[in-house]
Amino acid sequence: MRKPVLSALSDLSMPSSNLSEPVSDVLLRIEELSLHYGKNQPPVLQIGNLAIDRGQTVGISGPSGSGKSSLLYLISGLLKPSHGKIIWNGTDITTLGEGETDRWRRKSIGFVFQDFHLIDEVTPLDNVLIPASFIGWRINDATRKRAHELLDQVGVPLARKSTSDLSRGEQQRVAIARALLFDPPVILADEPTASLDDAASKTATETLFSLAGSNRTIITVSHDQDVIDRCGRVLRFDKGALIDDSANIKEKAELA
Ligand SMILES: Nc1ncnc2c1ncn2[C@@H]1O[C@H](COP(=O)(O)OP(=O)(O)OP(=O)(O)O)[C@@H](O)[C@H]1O
Repeated sequence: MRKPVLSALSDLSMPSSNLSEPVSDVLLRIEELSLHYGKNQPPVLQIGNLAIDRGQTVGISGPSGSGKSSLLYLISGLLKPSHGKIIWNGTDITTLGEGETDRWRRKSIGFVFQDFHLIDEVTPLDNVLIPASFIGWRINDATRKRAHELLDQVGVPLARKSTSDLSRGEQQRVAIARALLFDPPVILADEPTASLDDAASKTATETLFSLAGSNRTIITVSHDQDVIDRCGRVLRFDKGALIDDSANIKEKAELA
């Protein structure tokens, strides 16, 4: 799918302290959602009702073209649905204007892309700091310190001068650090290991879940079974429909 990358990068999160108080355990509620890419085209995605709780780790799986990335871009507000509601923490983001959506996204979401979307010519540190520079704030010492710490945590030495000299695995770990710069409560990841070899995939997966995982909600699209296995809940899609929800399977097992 065509991805509104620049917009996502320019809106990569702000401090979670700006969020309103939680109203319930449900963080995200989707109601009667559908997406058509063309006026007379059939929907590429149709979901009746779906709720995701605060702190859940959710894997989205399914064959190519089943609508997984479209769902991620809808719930991040980067795409508008043809119909339906996407309610985050009590706010239906489909009713927000562009500027309001951007502000909401900034304080709420960190995004990890399959193909990193880093700037090759600048240092890894500058890439981690991109969200701060996009917002136009003077990058203060605390933010710079946080970026240093994150680079250390993801195992990319500060001394590295050019991002293009990093391995693909290191680049993805820089992208994970960037998504975490402002400590967003939610991480959305679109195939975070798809372009990595096995060893780099394992390290990136470990980094994503260990660094982002403790108090955050993670929703990740992935074909990678290791990533899916790290998720507490798995949603499986086919032809634009949600065909399996492991939360329901667990519920049914408990009732039996
Ligand atoms: N910009 C677009 N214009 C028209 N159709 C699109 C666009 N983006 C995606 N589609 C179509 O929507 C459907 C769902 O695409 P989407 O990328 O969400 O699927 P996916 O499950 O993420 O696939 P993959 O695993 O290959 O990334 C596909 O049939 C795709 O061709």
